[in-house]
Amino acid sequence: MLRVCKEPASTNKNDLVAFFSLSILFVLTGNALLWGSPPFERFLGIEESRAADAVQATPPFTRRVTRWARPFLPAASALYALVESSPAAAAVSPHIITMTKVRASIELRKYLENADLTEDDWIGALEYWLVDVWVRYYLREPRTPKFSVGDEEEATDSSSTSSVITEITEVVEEKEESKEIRPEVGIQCNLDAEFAEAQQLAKKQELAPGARTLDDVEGDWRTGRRITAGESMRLLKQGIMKLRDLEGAFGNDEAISIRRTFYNLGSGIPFKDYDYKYVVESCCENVVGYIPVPVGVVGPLLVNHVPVFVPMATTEGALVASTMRGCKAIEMAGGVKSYVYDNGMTRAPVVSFPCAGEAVCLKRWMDIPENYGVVKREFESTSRFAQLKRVEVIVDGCLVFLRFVAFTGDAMGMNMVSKGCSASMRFLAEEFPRMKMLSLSGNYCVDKKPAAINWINGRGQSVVAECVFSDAIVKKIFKTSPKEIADASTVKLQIGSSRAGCLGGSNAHSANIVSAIFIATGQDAAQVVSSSMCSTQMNVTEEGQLYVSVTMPCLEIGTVGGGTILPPQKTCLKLMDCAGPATVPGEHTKKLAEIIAGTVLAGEISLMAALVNDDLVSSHMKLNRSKLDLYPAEEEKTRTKQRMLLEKLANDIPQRDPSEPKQKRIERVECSNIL
Ligand SMILES: CC(C)(COP(=O)([O-])OP(=O)([O-])OC[C@H]1O[C@@H](n2cnc3c(N)ncnc32)[C@H](O)[C@@H]1OP(=O)([O-])[O-])[C@@H](O)C(=O)NCCC(=O)NCCSC(=O)C[C@@](C)(O)CC(=O)[O-]
Ligand SMILES: NC(=O)C1=CN([C@@H]2O[C@H](COP(=O)(O)OP(=O)(O)OC[C@H]3O[C@@H](n4cnc5c(N)ncnc54)[C@H](OP(=O)(O)O)[C@@H]3O)[C@@H](O)[C@H]2O)C=CC1
Repeated sequence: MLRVCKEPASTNKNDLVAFFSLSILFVLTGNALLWGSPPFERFLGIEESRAADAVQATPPFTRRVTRWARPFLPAASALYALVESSPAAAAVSPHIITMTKVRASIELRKYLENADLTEDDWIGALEYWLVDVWVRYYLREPRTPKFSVGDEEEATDSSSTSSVITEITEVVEEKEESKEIRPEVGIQCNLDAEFAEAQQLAKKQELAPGARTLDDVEGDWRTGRRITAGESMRLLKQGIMKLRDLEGAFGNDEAISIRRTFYNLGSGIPFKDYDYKYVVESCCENVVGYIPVPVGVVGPLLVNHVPVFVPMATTEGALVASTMRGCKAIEMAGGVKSYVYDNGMTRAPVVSFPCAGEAVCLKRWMDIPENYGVVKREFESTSRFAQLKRVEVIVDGCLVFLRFVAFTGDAMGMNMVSKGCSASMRFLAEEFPRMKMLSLSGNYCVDKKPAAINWINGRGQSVVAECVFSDAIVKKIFKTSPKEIADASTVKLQIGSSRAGCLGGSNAHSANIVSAIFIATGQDAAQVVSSSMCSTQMNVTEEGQLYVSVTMPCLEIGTVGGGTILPPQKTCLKLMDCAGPATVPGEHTKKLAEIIAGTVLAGEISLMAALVNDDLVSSHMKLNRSKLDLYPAEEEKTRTKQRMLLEKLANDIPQRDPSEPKQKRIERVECSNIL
């Protein structure tokens, strides 16, 4: 029987502990505000016999939660009474119970577990404690995720921010001022033709009589006054200024020009017509220009009934042609079907404990859903998009590896997951004071190294694509038969790869297609290691057709963040209609994964056909070896070197003096003669 108590119905410690477990439960289910909400209050004031009606009267989600809540109702009733009879607790406890700071809720539970409820003033102590928690958690500034990483609590200190802003404003004003009184005479090497001239000028400025002293120049630079490019060169050469300070002093374009002069780069690496604002503090440091890589396009590739054109940046001739051939065959076959069947980016910190027993404790602690929920909450507080899916915990001696697996929306997610992990680990460090954090990445993630765990469990987007080619298509486009391709595939992709001990490599050249699309679309190129893991199957169907599938469990890709923000790379993503964030987070990345898998299938079938037909070398000699006379001077040098070496060898052979008597010929003596 339930009833509202004016006196605590129960001061039983266990009941209270149970009640606060309930509050944790509410927080975890996102329904923390239930406290104080009509259905909950109704529960406190009704008889059990009417509870069922009240449950029915509430909306479905609340109903679910309140059903869970039923076993805890006596304890809730007790707390209600306590709150009523204690004004301080009444003021504070709703905040505690409705708090989004679940950590405080956990603290409350801990407090109650350790509290001595036999003491007279235990309610007073609890009140005092509640106020303290309220001050620490409720009044704390909420964390707001920002676009970039590394923006932790310091950034919320408004006083220090405003003083920085004031300083910056002053510097800018000073810069403007100094511009007026001292016209800029720095080197200007924005145009290749002016490069040599700019260097000369820089030299002159460095050595000019009456040039300002280094101390003066340094002083101006350090106080944010304008210095010339020539002066910056002097500071750089003396090691006073660092190359990375250039952007701050000059702006992006001029900084790059100065750096190019410093490295004496000449005009070999292009740098013009590029918007460096997307690069700075995002994609590269110490920038001197960019490396152009040719981009080809294949398609239309019919993926899930939608024709797409796929950009591929590569320097391997014949690759685009080959993939194009595959796309053509796929189109004739009615298209490739491609499905993302799982996703989750991973990061696995490693921690140590004084002994294995404590390591096991952490694993057991993580296995408790409530605890996992708090860790998840901490993780997700760092991003608007990251959703922790699970933490896989393994113990190794006194070490624990925690593999966090998270949905990361349209981002590839490595920064995001690392940031979330970092927050969760900070929380765990408070829970386990004897735990020592060894490394945020314990290599159990596994990023950028070939690893069976990725191959088996997947990482990033896990995708499978398939297509069936009729005998006629195989004959027309690939000039061979389904059986020949299937047989070759068994021998090469299965037996050959297995004998070689390939990890994730039962494919022909998935890495070729993956890397070309990665470079074109601004993915992290080093992640080709796992992303190209692919199981390719080619079998003859009962109808004599060729069934081809590619399964790629670890496509580590994104359409926001990283290099995808650079305008050319973004254009490539736009070509496939999956640039930037999708309306439903994650949909663009999913689409890109499906397209990549389809393109890999096109490349796989075409290369297998070329191998069956023994076309590989001929096609590569035609499309993959330059016909230009590329190294004439080098070849001449090599020939001269060889000639000189031969002459030297010839000279070193001792010449016989014709006047010397001929040496007596040594007779060969057979062994048998001696014996
Ligand atoms: C080169 C082909 C395609 C010729 O193959 P083909 O059958 O003589 O070509 P085709 O002239 O009959 O044309 C068929 C279709 O191919 C495409 N195509 C054909 N040529 C071009 C071109 N120039 N530019 C663009 N597309 C081209 C195009 O779609 C064309 O249709 P069409 O446009 O005429 O209606 C073929 O010989 C081939 O695929 N060779 C294999 C090349 C290859 O796959 N290289 C990948 C690199 S190999 C490697 O790095 C990995 C490796 C091999 O070491 C891995 C391992 O161990 O296996
Ligand atoms: N740190 C590391 O250990 C490693 C980093 N990298 C590098 O990490 C970079 C990629 O990290 P990643 O986390 O993908 O990218 P970012 O660091 O650029 O983070 C993605 C940003 O996009 C925001 N965002 C906006 N819309 C969406 C959306 N629809 N879905 C997802 N996010 C959205 C996120 O918001 P919000 O802030 O709310 O999350 C976040 O700020 C690459 O440069 C890569 O080379 C690679 C390997 C390891």
